[in-house]
Amino acid sequence: MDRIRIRGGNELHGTIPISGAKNAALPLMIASLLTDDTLTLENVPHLADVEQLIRILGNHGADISVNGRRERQQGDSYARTIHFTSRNIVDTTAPYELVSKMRASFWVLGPLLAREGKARVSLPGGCAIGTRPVDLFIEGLTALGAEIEIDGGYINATAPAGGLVGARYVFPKVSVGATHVLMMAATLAKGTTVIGNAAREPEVVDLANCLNAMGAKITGAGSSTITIEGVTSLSGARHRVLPDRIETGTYAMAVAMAGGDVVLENTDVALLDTALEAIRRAGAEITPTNNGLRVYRNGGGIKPVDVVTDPYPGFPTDLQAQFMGLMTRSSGVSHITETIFENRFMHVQELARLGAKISLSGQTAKIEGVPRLKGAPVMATDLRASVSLVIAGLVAEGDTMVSRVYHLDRGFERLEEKLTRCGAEVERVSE
Ligand SMILES: CC(=O)N[C@H]1[C@@H](OP(=O)(O)OP(=O)(O)OC[C@H]2O[C@@H](n3ccc(=O)[nH]c3=O)[C@H](O)[C@@H]2O)O[C@H](CO)[C@@H](O)[C@@H]1O
Ligand SMILES: C=C(OP(=O)(O)O)C(=O)O
Repeated sequence: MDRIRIRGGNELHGTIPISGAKNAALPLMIASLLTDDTLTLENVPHLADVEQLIRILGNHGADISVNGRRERQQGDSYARTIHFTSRNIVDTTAPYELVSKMRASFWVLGPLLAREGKARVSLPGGCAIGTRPVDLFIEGLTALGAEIEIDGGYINATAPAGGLVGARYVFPKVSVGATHVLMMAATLAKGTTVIGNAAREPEVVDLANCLNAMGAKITGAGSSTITIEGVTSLSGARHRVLPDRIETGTYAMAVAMAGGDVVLENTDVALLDTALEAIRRAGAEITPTNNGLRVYRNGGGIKPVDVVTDPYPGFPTDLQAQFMGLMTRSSGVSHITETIFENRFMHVQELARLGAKISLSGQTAKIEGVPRLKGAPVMATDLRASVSLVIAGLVAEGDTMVSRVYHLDRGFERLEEKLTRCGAEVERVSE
């Protein structure tokens, strides 16, 4: 199993190209099941989760082809263009062996049900950051007329004889995945669907834009109320996956931690206002550029900053672990409260191995900044936790060896290459 070794102590200087967003690419790929035409996605990141979803879509009958190498454009160096064509859905079952590896694969439920009138999808797996139930998906699809039962670890869903029917449904709690699924399902329902208390994440907007390019009639994405007028069929389209705001925030925090001056290319400050503001308050300077941002921290130390995670536009839970990594070296005491997932603190004990002083009380972590961290063997416990250890490792004295980096490979494309090019000593050790 691969591990990543980081030798701490170097500042970061250079340019890092930001990839397409994993959390946009996955629902966009799934949306291709809604049409028998070809959906072409540009800027698809090369990640384990994308490869896994390719296998899942293939199992439903999708033909998938990847463009060969092209001339590199600035900021585009790793992006891929992938074509998805689901002429016929040959299988409406998404089996446990495929779905248990990744939460988002469960979302095929929406398109399969809308297009084929039935779906049998295994209950999902994914990062162990909380219980992550699926009640909101069931309630939302039931509101559109679906009959749903859980049997042997699978959701069996059936649409009424004439197909799903538009309805008004207000989520009792904000859910990104359930918003994606209900929005996709409603595109092919009869009549109008109004989703209340919808997730406002940029990835929801990206999916709505792509669905509209395919012929859907969606308004209001990005606000709490999304209206979808059902259409009888969707066509193909060409769509560019939006930049990864979590990757952007992660590297901005890495620079804030290590010091230095780095341009993050092919991204957009508007995607992560709240997180960038927290990084600024911690002492880094951030300025927008033509196609991204410049982040630098010279001389001054890291200041303690309190954050509370919240649905968009709040501070993202997917940057909570990284921010905690940064706060381990602050000059005072900071508090980080996690409100989205009840078990997203597994990085605390691993950061402690490096010398961090963190105590937990309910959903709040108290971080007492320390003047030095020292390298140690640590274990990645989930995707974002693993990269928080890399951030800490960048300033830890000596070697930090991160094991179980398959978590990292789910969501960070060529992390070691991107950091090494900026002067960090990060290498993958394969055994
Ligand atoms: C692939 C992807 O895009 N993953 C992101 C997505 O996950 P995901 O879509 O799974 O997260 P949700 O927004 O659904 O989860 C938010 C909260 O709602 C709860 N919930 C969700 C569904 C449900 O039926 N019942 C229920 O109670 C969850 O347990 C959690 O406490 O949004 C999360 C919150 O921004 C991010 O951390 C994940 O990176
Ligand atoms: C939690 C994440 O992913 P997933 O929802 O696929 O587990 C994440 O991207 O941080």
